[in-house]
Amino acid sequence: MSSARPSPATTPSDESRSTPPARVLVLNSGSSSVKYQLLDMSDSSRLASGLVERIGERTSLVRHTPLVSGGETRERTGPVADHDAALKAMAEELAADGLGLDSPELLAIGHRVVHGGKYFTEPTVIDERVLSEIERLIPVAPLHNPANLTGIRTATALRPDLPQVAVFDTAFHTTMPESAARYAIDVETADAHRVRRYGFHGTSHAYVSRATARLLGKAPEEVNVIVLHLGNGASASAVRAGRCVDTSMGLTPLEGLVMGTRSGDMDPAVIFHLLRVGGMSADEVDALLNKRSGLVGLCGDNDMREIRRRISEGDERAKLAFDIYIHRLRKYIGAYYAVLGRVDAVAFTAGVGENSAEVREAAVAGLEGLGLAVDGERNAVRGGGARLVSPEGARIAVAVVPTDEEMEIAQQTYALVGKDN
Ligand SMILES: Nc1ncnc2c1ncn2[C@@H]1O[C@H](COP(=O)(O)OP(=O)(O)O)[C@@H](O)[C@H]1O
Ligand SMILES: CC(=O)OP(=O)(O)O
Ligand SMILES: [Mg+2]
Repeated sequence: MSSARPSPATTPSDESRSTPPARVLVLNSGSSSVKYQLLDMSDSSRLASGLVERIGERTSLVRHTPLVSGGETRERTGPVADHDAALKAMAEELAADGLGLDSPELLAIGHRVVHGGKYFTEPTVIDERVLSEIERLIPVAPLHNPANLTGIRTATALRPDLPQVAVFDTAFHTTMPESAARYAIDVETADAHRVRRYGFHGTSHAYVSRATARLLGKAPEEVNVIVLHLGNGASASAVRAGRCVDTSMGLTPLEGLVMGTRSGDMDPAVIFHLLRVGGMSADEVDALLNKRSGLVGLCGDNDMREIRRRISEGDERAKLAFDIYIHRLRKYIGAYYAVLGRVDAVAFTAGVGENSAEVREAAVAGLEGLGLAVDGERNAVRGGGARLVSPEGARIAVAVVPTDEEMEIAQQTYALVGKDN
């Protein structure tokens, strides 16, 4: 976990206020979407949340939910040209609820930044130096860092007086030992190009591993947890006593599990083969492995709901895609079992992990000998908070633990720039 550092220089200092500002706006800017939440950190309550999807298309969607005074979700579709326009749409929605960005209650804006390299181990107040470092890392996070940068620049233009804080996906994984973080390639070459395994989704792995310990009634230091973050991007981590000791993503978010559109692990020689024999360019192979592989490459769909629907209709390609996805997932569960030695819990999280009972069941099927099983009835329960799905008295807890990257980012931002710190 990244620890907080006070930053008096960037703390707003309106001495006439009786209560210090405590609202944090959290932005998770993706390549074609922006997700946001406004939180009040004086009591960790959520004031509003929303998203702008399909930015740059004619059918962009703005969905906003006020979470105070019983407001209802508002949705509209229509062109949102770019991230600048997306953040302006967000600002208008917030203003309509009396939560405008001009509010003196707003303390800071927290940004999810996917790649922080080895350098950023903690949440960091963004300045020119931080911006240029995030920019320098674009080649190793081409789908993510450019969008994160755009979000930061646009938010800074909207409120130049506020501290903008970066919370890095890579930070939680900086505790990995060298044996897990290094690739077995020539050390000088690797170091010259900073080629190593960084890991991603760290904010989620940190939050979920702690929430899993809480579910078990233990402190994070007392438990070893395998976290399976299965969203569109997917990654596994082995967390020993609250610290990450291995994770499935590497130099970039391409390594590891089968994902919505990314291949995950494969023989690196596939790339040389496609370059030399397939006549593809490096950029074409990059796009193939990041955007046209994984579930979408295998069966044409990356939405697990659609894949399950097709399987129920007897679709063989969808079934094979599901089987490949599950096979890889089971390999990682087994691997991290061995890495940890003792496992107290396996936690499923993110869109697929939280919602797909079929994926959870298939992931541990036949592993009773390892102490892993799901209870059919418990596993079928939909919704709700963190919960156990393993049978009563199971040796290893199998749990569904909803992730909350936004709350984690808000907490880390508040810890860094909050008045009381
Ligand atoms: N009810 C559901 N059953 C199975 N999968 C679901 C369900 N709801 C959402 N998902 C899956 O969750 C994925 C998105 O997960 P999410 O964590 O929101 O991803 P990301 O944050 O990477 O965009 C979708 O691709 C979809 O396959
Ligand atoms: C790092 C990563 O894969 O993020 P996402 O799941 O948001 O694409
Ligand atoms: Mg996600």
